[in-house]
Amino acid sequence: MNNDPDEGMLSWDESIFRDEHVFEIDYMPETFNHRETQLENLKYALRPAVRGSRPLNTVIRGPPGTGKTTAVQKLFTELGAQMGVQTVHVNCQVDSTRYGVFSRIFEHIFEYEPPSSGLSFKKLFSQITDRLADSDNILVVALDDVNYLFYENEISDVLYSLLRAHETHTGARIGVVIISSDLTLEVIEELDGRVQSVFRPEEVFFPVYDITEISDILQSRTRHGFYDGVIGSTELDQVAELTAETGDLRVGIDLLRRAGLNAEMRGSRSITSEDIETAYEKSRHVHLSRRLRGLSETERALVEVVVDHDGDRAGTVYEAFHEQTGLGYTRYSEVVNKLDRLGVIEANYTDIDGRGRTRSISIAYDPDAVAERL
Ligand SMILES: Nc1ncnc2c1ncn2[C@@H]1O[C@H](COP(=O)(O)OP(=O)(O)OP(=O)(O)O)[C@@H](O)[C@H]1O
Repeated sequence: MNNDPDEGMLSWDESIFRDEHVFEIDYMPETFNHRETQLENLKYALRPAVRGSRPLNTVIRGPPGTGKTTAVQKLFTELGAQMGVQTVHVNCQVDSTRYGVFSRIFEHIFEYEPPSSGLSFKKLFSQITDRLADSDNILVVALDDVNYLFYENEISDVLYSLLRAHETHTGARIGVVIISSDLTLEVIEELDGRVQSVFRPEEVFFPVYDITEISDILQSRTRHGFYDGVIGSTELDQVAELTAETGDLRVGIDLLRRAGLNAEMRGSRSITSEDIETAYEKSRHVHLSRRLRGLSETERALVEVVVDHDGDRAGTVYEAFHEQTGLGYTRYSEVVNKLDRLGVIEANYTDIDGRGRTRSISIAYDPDAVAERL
């Protein structure tokens, strides 16, 4: 960086970023503070694996962007380095069926993908369990964003297979960590009775960070990501306050990156309050973008229809959906329910004069922001 005070502008080959990757989604922070209790509790549950026993099954709950995935990935890296333990992290937004989850496990254990067709679930499952028994390894599976398995009605089958593996295949020892950011989801209550009887998990809760914790975490990111002096303490406070409004740390990290890009676009060496304000228009929607990214084509089609029919009655929305996709009412209801549970749309009962109660369907976010991201 050029520190000549008279030369306040960046030249074309200069950057204010020391390392832009620090602000990306998949970046693993080198310091992970303010989650000591949660890490201790998780270690307690996972420790038996190191001694050759099945770990305690665990449910991790907490709002989005509170460090759940990062905590599990940190511990899995340590645990996976131990002899006799294998760890697999499954993103259930991507793999939302039992076959998908077990394909991911297979891929990790065998280090190649299972054949894309012709392998029954039973065969896939026995290959995994045989390998575990032969190698005498313990498998720990994290089902991240597990709420998607609930929305697709797959969770009971997945857990049943994982938790009873040792009964059907002697020597196969598997522990499960499930992670949910949907606080309305009653994880245990929504499982089949047959699964409830074998699944008595430990619970670990991740609360939202308070403003001091947010500031501290973001400050550490800026030290790694920006050159010295790029962001002042007033501006950093502004970012922390905006982040605290949603409680999702991802908003703050995205905000820092976008504000930095705005400063660079102006050719400036430092971030101003305006850079942050402009960036916030986009960053406050990181959560929405993430939710929309995981939708299927049909689900996306329905969101598009609801954007055009925001607040209309369910019947009217169905007609438009049917016209666009050719799909029937049963499928429509399923998609409405899933999107409602995901928090993308709101399906509420309303009274229509003299005609009883009907559902009205509306977009849970600013419709323009949704339309822009579809
Ligand atoms: N204590 C922390 N220190 C440093 N970075 C953190 C901390 N907690 C979270 N982060 C960062 O915040 C972002 C979101 O964290 P993470 O993905 O772990 O949250 P999550 O609770 O799993 O979110 P979701 O439920 O939406 O999947 C990541 O970029 C992560 O690096």
